[in-house]
Amino acid sequence: MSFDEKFHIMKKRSAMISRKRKTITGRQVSGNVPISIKPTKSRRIIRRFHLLINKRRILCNKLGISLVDNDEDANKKTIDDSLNPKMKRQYEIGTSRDDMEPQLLKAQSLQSEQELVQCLGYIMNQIHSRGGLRDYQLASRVGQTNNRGGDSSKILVQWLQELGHRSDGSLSALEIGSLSTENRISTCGLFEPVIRIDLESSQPGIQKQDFMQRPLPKDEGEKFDFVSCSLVLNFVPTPIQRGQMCMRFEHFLRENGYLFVVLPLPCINHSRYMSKNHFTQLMEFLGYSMVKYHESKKLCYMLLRRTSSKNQEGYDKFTKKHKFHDKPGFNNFCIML
Ligand SMILES: C[S@@+](CC[C@H](N)C(=O)[O-])C[C@H]1O[C@@H](n2cnc3c(N)ncnc32)[C@H](O)[C@@H]1O
Repeated sequence: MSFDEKFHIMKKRSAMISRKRKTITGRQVSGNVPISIKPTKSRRIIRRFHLLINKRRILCNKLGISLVDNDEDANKKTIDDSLNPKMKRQYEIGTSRDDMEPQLLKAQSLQSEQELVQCLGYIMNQIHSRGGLRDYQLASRVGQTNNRGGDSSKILVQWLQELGHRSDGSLSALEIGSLSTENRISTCGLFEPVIRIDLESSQPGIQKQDFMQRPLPKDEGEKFDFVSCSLVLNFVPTPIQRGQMCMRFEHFLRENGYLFVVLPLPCINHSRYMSKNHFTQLMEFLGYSMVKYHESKKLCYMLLRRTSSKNQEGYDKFTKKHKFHDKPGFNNFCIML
């Protein structure tokens, strides 16, 4: 299948998600019925969104426009403010075009200001008007449904109980990428308080906050006994940004505090640049030991503990991409420090 055919199928599928839903009798389905997207479809939407913002970063670097992570409103404004009237005309042409996938894919080799700005306009239109951002946010949210076995905190509670922790609310918790105040982290009784943050706040009790912008704790009292990062690292677009997130955890964790990481299994066992061993070593380098590890059919669960010592050997191993496997169908998930 050609790229164009694939792209059009993807666009059709993405339109299917956003279409207003009706019952079989034609009645409009009310807005609060949870929408279900198949995991494969949501992965495709997420990959597309990451591609758009990565290519946009390349174009903006070439144009000298500096963007921030995870704030689309701010980035839209920065881009609007950075373009002179001539560039704006080219940008508008880009926003009205539908046929710029080839230019998007070779963004790194575009040279002229006209090409760069048109392609930027095309990308911004894909993100903001063609549903890229909306579908991305939707795809991010549908992961945590019970019928997908989605509440990844179930196994965590079992593990902490095995490690001798009682349901006496003695552990403070920070949940990054929180979609629910009703999951096991919030209801098991082990954690009090539970501070929940997410890029988008979906309900009261979840603060809208980018973890990467969360002010650092001023003292031990502001740190947590437990940080949850379940299915979040794979949402972070670049290997370097994932590495930055991994490096940031320690500022929020007390010594001996726990870090709970969940990743889609293919990030660990189907990536050219990642493996269980490599992730364990990377986290050891950052001062964690792997306490518990479990793979289900689709996910990989890890409970790590912050230790007082760091294994500071082999920094190079984590600052460059190393190919561990190269089999057909493998993905490029990677974390770099
Ligand atoms: C698939 S959801 C994870 C849901 C839930 N934790 C689970 O395990 O099912 C990923 C969430 O991570 C959030 N996220 C990604 N990067 C983030 C960041 N830097 N700070 C806070 N939340 C972030 C996204 O907004 C998204 O809602």
